[in-house]
This record gives sequence, C-alpha cells and structure tokens, in this order.
Amino acid sequence: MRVLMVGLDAAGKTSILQKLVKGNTGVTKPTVGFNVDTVTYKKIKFTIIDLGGQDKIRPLWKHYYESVNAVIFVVDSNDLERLKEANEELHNMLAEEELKNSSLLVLANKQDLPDAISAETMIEKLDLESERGRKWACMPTCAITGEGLLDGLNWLKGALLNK
Ligand SMILES: Nc1nc2c(ncn2[C@@H]2O[C@H](COP(=O)(O)OP(=O)(O)OP(=O)(O)O)[C@@H](O)[C@H]2O)c(=O)[nH]1
Ligand SMILES: [Mg+2]
Repeated sequence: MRVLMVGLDAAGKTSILQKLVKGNTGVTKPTVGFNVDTVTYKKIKFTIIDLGGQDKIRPLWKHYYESVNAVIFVVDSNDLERLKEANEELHNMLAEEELKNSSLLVLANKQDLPDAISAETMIEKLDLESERGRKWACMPTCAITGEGLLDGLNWLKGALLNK
C-alpha cells in the first residue's frame, strides 16, 4: 500500500515515520525532498513517502500523487495559528483529480502539548465533514510516545481492504 504523508512544515511527519520504523524519534531537520520507508503491520506492507512541508516546496507534493492509495495529512494540534493554512493546503490537495479515490487519514499530532486541540475539534477546523464520497478519519497522535500511530495504520488497512 502506497501512502503519501504530507502536511505543513514541523507538523511531525518525519518524527512519525521514525517512530513507526525505528520505534523511537530522534532529532529531525526540516525535510527537503522526501524520506521513504516501509512498515509492515498486520501483514500489510505500507510504503510511506514523507514529503517536506515548507511552503516553498509544497508545490512538489503533486509529483507524488500518482498511484497513491491513501494520504496521511499531519497537523500540529498545538499550532492554532496555522490551522487555517493547514485547512487551505489540505483542500487544495484534495481537489486534485489524481487523489479523487484516495482515502484520507488526518493525524492530529502533538497531543502531548498543553494547547493541543482534540481530534473532534480538528475535524471542525479542517472542515473534514465536507469530504463526502471519500473515506476519511481523524485521529489523535503523539510521535514521541507513538500514541495513535498503529490505530492509524489499522484504519488505513480497513479503508484499503473495503474498497
Ligand atoms: N511535543 C511534540 N513534538 C513533536 C511531535 N512530533 C514532532 N515533534 C517535534 O516537532 C518538530 C518537527 O518535527 P518533524 O518531524 O521534523 O516535522 P516535519 O513535519 O517532518 O517537518 P518538515 O520536514 O519541515 O515538513 C521536531 O522538533 C519534533 O521533535 C509530537 O507529537 N509532540
Ligand atoms: Mg520532515
């Protein structure tokens, strides 16, 4: 299963990939380009492509849309100022024809931080209910503890198999 992981810079994408692959997070640098790794969970092999989220390189995301089964959109739940920007980038991306049939998993990351909003609030802030006709879910995660990450893979597995 080919999964694209995107989201604004510093949302925690590379940390999430590290946690899933190595079991712990290390020091990360802003991703320029991409990281790719595979994780096998419940007999499903997930190839996760982690793209850099800095605004100048967001235009590169579209080069990876082809033959993607699902998109993971990671949001910093503690960065309330940039939720609007995250909303815009998410919906711009979902408007792309190539992603019409892909499932969407939103990870409300950094749940360990004091101002983090809940997954329910994230659904409202990102207008996810407007995504009719698409399989989507929003889950609370923490890259550092790994909270929610396997629940996310489990949901992706279900979304893939029920297609
Ligand atoms: N407290 C907390 N910090 C996190 C969490 N996830 C990531 N971070 C921190 O957030 C910062 C950015 O994390 P990255 O994983 O590099 O973010 P990214 O989304 O890959 O960023 P780009 O590559 O620039 O798009 C790092 O300092 C991480 O340690 C989390 O769940 N909780
Ligand atoms: Mg990164």
